Amino acid sequence: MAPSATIEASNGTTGIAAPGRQSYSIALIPGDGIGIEVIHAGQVVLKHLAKAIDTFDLSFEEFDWSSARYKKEGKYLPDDALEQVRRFNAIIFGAVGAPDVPDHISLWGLRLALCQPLQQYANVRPTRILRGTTSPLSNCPRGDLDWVIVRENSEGEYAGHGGTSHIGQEWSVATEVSIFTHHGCERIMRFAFETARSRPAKHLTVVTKSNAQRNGMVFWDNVAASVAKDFPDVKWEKMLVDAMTTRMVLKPKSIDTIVATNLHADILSDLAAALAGSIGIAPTSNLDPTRKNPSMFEPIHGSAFDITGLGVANPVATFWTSAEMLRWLGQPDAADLLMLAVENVTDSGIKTQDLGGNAKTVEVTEAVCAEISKLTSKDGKKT
Ligand SMILES: NC(=O)C1=CN([C@@H]2O[C@H](COP(=O)(O)OP(=O)(O)OC[C@H]3O[C@@H](n4cnc5c(N)ncnc54)[C@H](O)[C@@H]3O)[C@@H](O)[C@H]2O)C=CC1
Ligand SMILES: CC(=O)C(=O)O
Ligand SMILES: [K+]
Ligand SMILES: [Mn+2]
Repeated sequence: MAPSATIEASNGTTGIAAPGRQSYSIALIPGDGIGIEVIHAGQVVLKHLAKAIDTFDLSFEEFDWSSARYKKEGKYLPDDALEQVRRFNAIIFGAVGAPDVPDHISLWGLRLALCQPLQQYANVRPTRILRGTTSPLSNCPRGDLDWVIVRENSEGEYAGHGGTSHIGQEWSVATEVSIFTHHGCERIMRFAFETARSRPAKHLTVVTKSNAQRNGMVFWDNVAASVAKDFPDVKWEKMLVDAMTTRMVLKPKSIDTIVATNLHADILSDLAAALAGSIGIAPTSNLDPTRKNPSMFEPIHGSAFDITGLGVANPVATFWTSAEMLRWLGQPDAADLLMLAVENVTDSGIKTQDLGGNAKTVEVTEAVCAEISKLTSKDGKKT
Protein backbone atom coordinates (compact mmCIF):
# COMPACT_ATOMS: atom_id res chain seq x y z
CA MET A 1 0.00 0.00 0.00
CA ALA A 2 1.32 3.46 -0.89
CA PRO A 3 2.11 5.60 2.13
CA SER A 4 -0.50 8.26 2.70
CA ALA A 5 0.40 11.92 2.91
CA THR A 6 -0.77 12.24 6.47
CA ILE A 7 -0.40 10.28 9.64
CA GLU A 8 -3.17 10.07 12.18
CA ALA A 9 -2.14 11.38 15.57
CA SER A 10 -3.53 9.23 18.35
CA ASN A 11 -6.39 11.65 19.02
CA GLY A 12 -7.55 11.37 15.43
CA THR A 13 -6.15 14.69 14.22
CA THR A 14 -3.90 14.65 11.20
CA GLY A 15 -0.65 16.42 10.53
CA ILE A 16 -0.06 17.66 7.01
CA ALA A 17 3.13 16.42 5.36
CA ALA A 18 4.60 16.59 1.88
CA PRO A 19 2.70 14.30 -0.52
CA GLY A 20 3.72 10.67 -0.08
CA ARG A 21 5.79 11.48 2.97
CA GLN A 22 4.98 10.53 6.52
CA SER A 23 5.63 12.88 9.40
CA TYR A 24 5.75 11.73 13.01
CA SER A 25 5.71 13.87 16.11
CA ILE A 26 7.48 12.40 19.10
CA ALA A 27 7.11 13.49 22.74
CA LEU A 28 10.40 13.09 24.60
CA ILE A 29 10.26 12.61 28.36
CA PRO A 30 13.87 12.02 29.48
CA GLY A 31 12.93 12.01 33.21
CA ASP A 32 15.78 11.40 35.65
CA GLY A 33 19.38 10.24 35.97
CA ILE A 34 20.77 8.37 32.98
CA GLY A 35 17.31 8.64 31.40
CA ILE A 36 18.34 12.15 30.37
CA GLU A 37 21.68 10.96 28.96
CA VAL A 38 20.33 8.07 26.89
CA ILE A 39 17.25 9.87 25.59
CA HIS A 40 19.37 12.71 24.26
CA ALA A 41 21.63 10.12 22.60
CA GLY A 42 18.53 8.50 21.12
CA GLN A 43 17.31 11.81 19.74
CA VAL A 44 20.67 12.43 18.05
CA VAL A 45 20.55 9.01 16.38
CA LEU A 46 16.89 9.28 15.33
CA LYS A 47 17.43 12.73 13.80
CA HIS A 48 20.49 11.47 11.95
CA LEU A 49 18.63 8.38 10.74
CA ALA A 50 15.63 10.34 9.46
CA LYS A 51 17.91 12.73 7.60
CA ALA A 52 19.99 9.92 6.13
CA ILE A 53 17.03 7.88 4.92
CA ASP A 54 15.09 10.98 3.89
CA THR A 55 11.77 9.22 3.34
CA PHE A 56 9.89 10.44 6.45
CA ASP A 57 10.10 13.29 8.95
CA LEU A 58 10.45 13.20 12.71
CA SER A 59 9.79 16.14 15.00
CA PHE A 60 10.46 16.19 18.73
CA GLU A 61 9.11 18.11 21.68
CA GLU A 62 10.75 17.65 25.06
CA PHE A 63 8.91 17.67 28.40
CA ASP A 64 10.65 18.35 31.70
CA TRP A 65 8.44 15.91 33.65
CA SER A 66 10.92 14.57 36.19
CA SER A 67 11.90 14.36 39.85
CA ALA A 68 13.53 17.79 39.55
CA ARG A 69 10.14 19.22 38.55
CA TYR A 70 8.46 17.31 41.39
CA LYS A 71 10.87 18.74 43.94
CA LYS A 72 10.25 22.26 42.62
CA GLU A 73 6.50 22.13 41.99
CA GLY A 74 5.22 19.16 44.03
CA LYS A 75 3.98 17.30 40.94
CA TYR A 76 5.53 15.16 38.23
CA LEU A 77 2.81 15.87 35.68
CA PRO A 78 0.73 18.92 34.88
CA ASP A 79 -3.05 18.40 35.10
CA ASP A 80 -3.40 18.23 31.31
CA ALA A 81 -0.47 15.86 30.77
CA LEU A 82 -2.57 13.16 29.09
CA GLU A 83 -4.14 15.66 26.70
CA GLN A 84 -0.69 17.00 25.90
CA VAL A 85 0.84 13.63 25.03
CA ARG A 86 -2.21 12.50 23.04
CA ARG A 87 -1.22 15.07 20.41
CA PHE A 88 1.85 12.97 19.54
CA ASN A 89 2.30 9.86 17.43
CA ALA A 90 4.56 8.28 20.06
CA ILE A 91 6.34 8.95 23.33
CA ILE A 92 9.97 8.20 24.14
CA PHE A 93 10.54 7.93 27.87
CA GLY A 94 13.85 7.69 29.74
CA ALA A 95 13.50 6.67 33.38
CA VAL A 96 12.15 8.03 36.63
CA GLY A 97 13.66 7.75 40.09
CA ALA A 98 15.85 9.96 42.25
CA PRO A 99 17.86 9.16 45.37
CA ASP A 100 15.96 11.76 47.42
CA VAL A 101 12.40 10.82 46.35
CA PRO A 102 10.77 7.55 47.51
CA ASP A 103 10.68 5.16 44.53
CA HIS A 104 6.92 4.55 44.78
CA ILE A 105 6.25 8.29 44.58
CA SER A 106 8.41 8.72 41.47
CA LEU A 107 7.20 5.61 39.65
CA TRP A 108 3.51 6.30 40.32
CA GLY A 109 4.00 10.01 39.74
CA LEU A 110 5.32 9.67 36.22
CA ARG A 111 5.67 6.31 34.46
CA LEU A 112 2.59 4.56 35.82
CA ALA A 113 0.64 7.84 35.69
CA LEU A 114 1.16 7.79 31.93
CA CYS A 115 1.04 4.16 30.86
CA GLN A 116 -1.97 3.11 32.93
CA PRO A 117 -4.45 5.82 31.84
CA LEU A 118 -3.12 5.66 28.28
CA GLN A 119 -4.08 1.96 28.34
CA GLN A 120 -0.67 0.86 27.16
CA TYR A 121 -1.59 -2.59 28.34
CA ALA A 122 0.97 -4.58 26.35
CA ASN A 123 4.55 -4.20 27.46
CA VAL A 124 6.79 -5.90 24.93
CA ARG A 125 10.37 -6.80 25.76
CA PRO A 126 12.44 -8.53 23.09
CA THR A 127 15.78 -9.99 24.11
CA ARG A 128 18.61 -11.38 22.06
CA ILE A 129 22.38 -11.39 22.10
CA LEU A 130 23.68 -8.63 19.84
CA ARG A 131 26.58 -9.25 17.46
CA GLY A 132 29.91 -8.60 19.14
CA THR A 133 28.53 -9.24 22.62
CA THR A 134 28.39 -12.38 24.73
CA SER A 135 26.00 -13.91 27.18
CA PRO A 136 27.26 -14.57 30.71
CA LEU A 137 25.94 -18.10 30.15
CA SER A 138 28.98 -20.24 29.39
CA ASN A 139 27.39 -22.23 26.60
CA CYS A 140 24.92 -19.98 24.84
CA PRO A 141 25.54 -19.20 21.18
CA ARG A 142 23.90 -16.01 19.94
CA GLY A 143 20.89 -17.56 18.23
CA ASP A 144 19.98 -19.70 21.24
CA LEU A 145 18.63 -16.73 23.17
CA ASP A 146 15.99 -14.96 21.12
CA TRP A 147 12.90 -14.22 23.17
CA VAL A 148 10.01 -11.82 23.40
CA ILE A 149 8.52 -11.25 26.82
CA VAL A 150 4.98 -9.88 26.80
CA ARG A 151 4.21 -8.23 30.11
CA GLU A 152 0.71 -7.35 31.27
CA ASN A 153 1.08 -3.62 31.86
CA SER A 154 -2.17 -2.29 33.27
CA GLU A 155 -3.24 -4.27 36.34
CA GLY A 156 -2.12 -7.41 38.22
CA GLU A 157 0.28 -6.76 41.06
CA TYR A 158 0.77 -3.13 39.94
CA ALA A 159 -2.93 -2.21 39.99
CA GLY A 160 -2.33 0.11 42.92
CA HIS A 161 -5.03 -1.44 45.09
CA GLY A 162 -4.34 -1.66 48.77
CA GLY A 163 -3.79 0.44 51.80
CA THR A 164 -2.00 0.93 55.07
CA SER A 165 -3.66 1.47 58.40
CA HIS A 166 -2.87 1.67 62.12
CA ILE A 167 0.40 3.34 61.14
CA GLY A 168 2.90 3.54 63.98
CA GLN A 169 1.12 0.85 66.01
CA GLU A 170 2.45 -2.62 66.66
CA TRP A 171 -0.63 -3.88 64.78
CA SER A 172 -0.09 -1.73 61.70
CA VAL A 173 -1.09 -3.47 58.49
CA ALA A 174 -0.62 -3.05 54.74
CA THR A 175 -2.23 -4.75 51.75
CA GLU A 176 -1.10 -4.86 48.14
CA VAL A 177 -3.96 -6.44 46.22
CA SER A 178 -3.38 -8.00 42.81
CA ILE A 179 -6.21 -7.40 40.37
CA PHE A 180 -6.93 -9.74 37.48
CA THR A 181 -9.90 -8.81 35.33
CA HIS A 182 -11.22 -10.96 32.52
CA HIS A 183 -10.93 -7.95 30.21
CA GLY A 184 -7.28 -7.38 31.20
CA CYS A 185 -6.23 -11.04 31.03
CA GLU A 186 -7.98 -11.74 27.77
CA ARG A 187 -6.57 -8.79 25.87
CA ILE A 188 -2.98 -9.47 26.94
CA MET A 189 -3.34 -13.18 26.22
CA ARG A 190 -4.67 -12.44 22.73
CA PHE A 191 -1.80 -10.02 22.13
CA ALA A 192 0.71 -12.65 23.32
CA PHE A 193 -0.70 -15.39 21.08
CA GLU A 194 -0.61 -12.99 18.14
CA THR A 195 3.01 -12.10 18.94
CA ALA A 196 3.92 -15.79 19.14
CA ARG A 197 2.11 -16.44 15.86
CA SER A 198 4.14 -13.70 14.13
CA ARG A 199 7.43 -15.43 14.97
CA PRO A 200 8.86 -18.50 13.21
CA ALA A 201 8.72 -20.76 16.28
CA LYS A 202 5.02 -20.01 16.96
CA HIS A 203 5.58 -21.02 20.56
CA LEU A 204 4.18 -19.37 23.69
CA THR A 205 5.00 -20.05 27.32
CA VAL A 206 2.29 -18.78 29.66
CA VAL A 207 4.05 -18.03 32.93
CA THR A 208 2.01 -18.38 36.04
CA LYS A 209 2.15 -19.19 39.75
CA SER A 210 -1.11 -21.01 39.94
CA ASN A 211 0.04 -23.52 42.50
CA ALA A 212 0.40 -20.96 45.29
CA GLN A 213 -1.69 -18.09 43.94
CA ARG A 214 -4.92 -19.99 43.69
CA ASN A 215 -7.30 -17.25 42.59
CA GLY A 216 -5.84 -14.70 40.19
CA MET A 217 -3.32 -17.07 38.65
CA VAL A 218 -5.79 -19.91 38.14
CA PHE A 219 -8.04 -17.34 36.47
CA TRP A 220 -5.07 -16.27 34.28
CA ASP A 221 -4.43 -19.89 33.25
CA ASN A 222 -8.10 -20.45 32.41
CA VAL A 223 -8.21 -17.35 30.22
CA ALA A 224 -5.04 -18.56 28.46
CA ALA A 225 -6.61 -21.96 27.75
CA SER A 226 -9.72 -20.33 26.36
CA VAL A 227 -7.85 -17.83 24.13
CA ALA A 228 -5.55 -20.64 22.92
CA LYS A 229 -8.51 -22.22 21.13
CA ASP A 230 -8.45 -19.32 18.65
CA PHE A 231 -4.75 -19.97 17.89
CA PRO A 232 -4.52 -23.65 16.91
CA ASP A 233 -1.31 -22.94 14.98
CA VAL A 234 0.52 -21.71 18.12
CA LYS A 235 2.07 -24.29 20.43
CA TRP A 236 1.60 -23.20 24.02
CA GLU A 237 2.40 -24.43 27.48
CA LYS A 238 2.14 -23.27 31.09
CA MET A 239 5.16 -22.83 33.32
CA LEU A 240 5.45 -21.80 36.96
CA VAL A 241 7.49 -18.64 37.32
CA ASP A 242 10.08 -20.07 39.72
CA ALA A 243 10.85 -22.93 37.35
CA MET A 244 10.89 -20.45 34.46
CA THR A 245 13.95 -18.71 35.93
CA THR A 246 15.91 -21.96 35.85
CA ARG A 247 14.75 -22.75 32.32
CA MET A 248 15.88 -19.31 31.12
CA VAL A 249 19.36 -20.01 32.46
CA LEU A 250 19.67 -23.70 31.59
CA LYS A 251 17.64 -24.15 28.41
CA PRO A 252 17.42 -20.78 26.69
CA LYS A 253 16.86 -22.36 23.28
CA SER A 254 13.62 -24.01 24.45
CA ILE A 255 11.93 -20.60 24.90
CA ASP A 256 10.48 -18.20 22.31
CA THR A 257 7.56 -15.96 23.38
CA ILE A 258 6.64 -15.56 27.03
CA VAL A 259 3.57 -13.95 28.57
CA ALA A 260 3.50 -13.11 32.26
CA THR A 261 1.89 -10.80 34.78
CA ASN A 262 3.07 -7.28 35.49
CA LEU A 263 5.35 -8.31 38.40
CA HIS A 264 6.54 -11.66 37.12
CA ALA A 265 7.45 -10.28 33.69
CA ASP A 266 9.12 -7.22 35.23
CA ILE A 267 11.49 -9.56 37.05
CA LEU A 268 11.93 -12.10 34.24
CA SER A 269 12.76 -9.36 31.75
CA ASP A 270 15.60 -7.91 33.84
CA LEU A 271 16.94 -11.47 34.10
CA ALA A 272 16.51 -11.91 30.34
CA ALA A 273 18.41 -8.68 29.67
CA ALA A 274 21.29 -9.77 31.90
CA LEU A 275 21.41 -13.20 30.26
CA ALA A 276 21.67 -11.48 26.87
CA GLY A 277 24.63 -9.45 28.09
CA SER A 278 23.39 -6.36 29.92
CA ILE A 279 20.37 -4.45 31.14
CA GLY A 280 21.87 -1.58 29.14
CA ILE A 281 20.70 -3.04 25.80
CA ALA A 282 17.12 -4.04 26.59
CA PRO A 283 14.17 -2.18 25.06
CA THR A 284 10.55 -1.83 26.14
CA SER A 285 7.46 -0.89 24.17
CA ASN A 286 4.42 0.15 26.21
CA LEU A 287 1.77 -0.40 23.56
CA ASP A 288 -1.86 0.52 23.28
CA PRO A 289 -2.64 -2.07 20.60
CA THR A 290 -5.97 -0.34 19.84
CA ARG A 291 -3.92 2.72 18.78
CA LYS A 292 -6.41 5.04 20.48
CA ASN A 293 -3.52 6.42 22.54
CA PRO A 294 0.12 6.98 21.67
CA SER A 295 2.42 4.17 22.70
CA MET A 296 5.48 4.81 24.86
CA PHE A 297 8.98 3.48 24.20
CA GLU A 298 11.70 3.31 26.84
CA PRO A 299 14.82 1.42 27.80
CA ILE A 300 14.04 -1.30 30.38
CA HIS A 301 16.48 0.14 32.88
CA GLY A 302 15.91 2.79 35.52
CA SER A 303 17.70 6.02 36.29
CA ALA A 304 20.86 4.23 37.57
CA PHE A 305 22.04 6.52 40.38
CA ASP A 306 25.39 4.75 40.51
CA ILE A 307 26.48 5.87 37.02
CA THR A 308 24.50 9.09 36.54
CA GLY A 309 26.65 11.93 35.19
CA LEU A 310 29.63 9.71 34.35
CA GLY A 311 28.85 9.56 30.64
CA VAL A 312 29.09 5.76 30.61
CA ALA A 313 25.42 4.77 30.31
CA ASN A 314 24.79 2.34 27.48
CA PRO A 315 22.53 4.05 24.94
CA VAL A 316 21.84 0.82 23.01
CA ALA A 317 18.60 0.05 24.90
CA THR A 318 17.30 3.45 23.82
CA PHE A 319 18.43 2.93 20.22
CA TRP A 320 16.73 -0.47 20.17
CA THR A 321 13.51 0.92 21.66
CA SER A 322 13.66 3.72 19.07
CA ALA A 323 13.83 1.05 16.37
CA GLU A 324 10.81 -0.65 17.93
CA MET A 325 9.00 2.70 17.83
CA LEU A 326 9.76 3.13 14.13
CA ARG A 327 8.46 -0.37 13.47
CA TRP A 328 5.26 0.42 15.41
CA LEU A 329 4.82 3.64 13.43
CA GLY A 330 5.06 1.73 10.15
CA GLN A 331 8.73 2.23 9.22
CA PRO A 332 10.16 -1.32 9.41
CA ASP A 333 13.01 -0.58 6.97
CA ALA A 334 14.22 2.31 9.12
CA ALA A 335 13.96 0.08 12.19
CA ASP A 336 16.01 -2.67 10.54
CA LEU A 337 18.61 -0.16 9.36
CA LEU A 338 18.99 1.27 12.84
CA MET A 339 19.47 -2.18 14.38
CA LEU A 340 21.95 -3.13 11.66
CA ALA A 341 23.95 0.01 12.48
CA VAL A 342 23.80 -0.71 16.22
CA GLU A 343 25.01 -4.29 15.77
CA ASN A 344 27.75 -3.26 13.36
CA VAL A 345 28.96 -0.93 16.11
CA THR A 346 28.83 -3.52 18.91
CA ASP A 347 30.50 -5.97 16.54
CA SER A 348 33.34 -3.51 15.93
CA GLY A 349 34.05 -3.44 19.69
CA ILE A 350 32.70 0.05 20.41
CA LYS A 351 30.82 -0.80 23.59
CA THR A 352 30.19 0.75 26.97
CA GLN A 353 31.61 -0.74 30.16
CA ASP A 354 28.52 -2.82 31.00
CA LEU A 355 29.27 -4.81 27.82
CA GLY A 356 32.94 -5.11 28.69
CA GLY A 357 34.08 -2.16 26.57
CA ASN A 358 35.43 1.27 27.46
CA ALA A 359 33.49 3.56 25.12
CA LYS A 360 31.49 6.45 26.53
CA THR A 361 27.82 7.06 25.71
CA VAL A 362 28.78 9.76 23.25
CA GLU A 363 31.29 7.54 21.43
CA VAL A 364 28.72 4.79 20.89
CA THR A 365 26.22 7.41 19.70
CA GLU A 366 28.68 8.92 17.22
CA ALA A 367 29.70 5.48 15.97
CA VAL A 368 26.05 4.52 15.34
CA CYS A 369 25.49 7.78 13.42
CA ALA A 370 28.64 7.17 11.34
CA GLU A 371 27.47 3.63 10.61
CA ILE A 372 24.05 4.89 9.49
CA SER A 373 25.80 7.31 7.12
CA LYS A 374 27.93 4.49 5.75
CA LEU A 375 24.99 2.14 5.26
CA THR A 376 22.83 4.73 3.54
CA SER A 377 25.55 6.20 1.31
CA LYS A 378 26.39 2.73 0.02
CA ASP A 379 22.89 2.57 -1.43
CA GLY A 380 23.38 5.98 -3.00
CA LYS A 381 20.95 7.54 -0.54
CA LYS A 382 21.37 10.96 1.02
CA THR A 383 23.54 11.11 4.16
N1 LIG B 1 10.85 2.57 33.93
C1 LIG B 1 11.48 3.26 34.86
O1 LIG B 1 11.45 4.47 34.85
C2 LIG B 1 12.24 2.54 35.90
C3 LIG B 1 12.66 3.23 36.99
N2 LIG B 1 13.42 2.62 37.95
C4 LIG B 1 13.90 3.48 39.03
O2 LIG B 1 15.28 3.76 38.80
C5 LIG B 1 15.94 3.94 40.05
C6 LIG B 1 17.16 3.02 40.13
O3 LIG B 1 16.70 1.68 40.12
P1 LIG B 1 17.61 0.39 40.10
O4 LIG B 1 16.86 -0.66 40.77
O5 LIG B 1 18.99 0.72 40.56
O6 LIG B 1 17.67 -0.06 38.54
P2 LIG B 1 18.51 0.52 37.32
O7 LIG B 1 18.00 -0.15 36.11
O8 LIG B 1 18.45 2.00 37.32
O9 LIG B 1 20.03 0.08 37.59
C7 LIG B 1 20.40 -1.26 37.89
C8 LIG B 1 21.88 -1.49 37.56
O10 LIG B 1 22.04 -1.54 36.15
C9 LIG B 1 22.95 -0.56 35.70
N3 LIG B 1 22.42 0.03 34.44
C10 LIG B 1 21.13 0.36 34.19
N4 LIG B 1 21.02 0.91 32.98
C11 LIG B 1 22.25 0.93 32.44
C12 LIG B 1 22.76 1.40 31.20
N5 LIG B 1 21.99 1.95 30.24
N6 LIG B 1 24.11 1.28 30.99
C13 LIG B 1 24.90 0.74 31.90
N7 LIG B 1 24.47 0.27 33.09
C14 LIG B 1 23.15 0.38 33.36
C15 LIG B 1 23.00 0.49 36.81
O11 LIG B 1 24.21 1.20 36.77
C16 LIG B 1 22.77 -0.35 38.04
O12 LIG B 1 24.01 -0.89 38.48
C17 LIG B 1 14.89 3.67 41.12
O13 LIG B 1 14.34 4.92 41.50
C18 LIG B 1 13.82 2.86 40.40
O14 LIG B 1 12.55 2.98 40.95
C19 LIG B 1 13.81 1.32 37.82
C20 LIG B 1 13.42 0.59 36.74
C21 LIG B 1 12.58 1.12 35.71
C1 LIG C 1 9.22 -0.09 37.07
C2 LIG C 1 9.99 -1.10 36.40
O1 LIG C 1 10.89 -1.66 36.93
C3 LIG C 1 9.66 -1.43 35.05
O2 LIG C 1 8.68 -0.93 34.53
O3 LIG C 1 10.36 -2.24 34.45
K1 LIG D 1 12.97 3.09 31.69
MN1 LIG E 1 11.70 -3.28 35.77
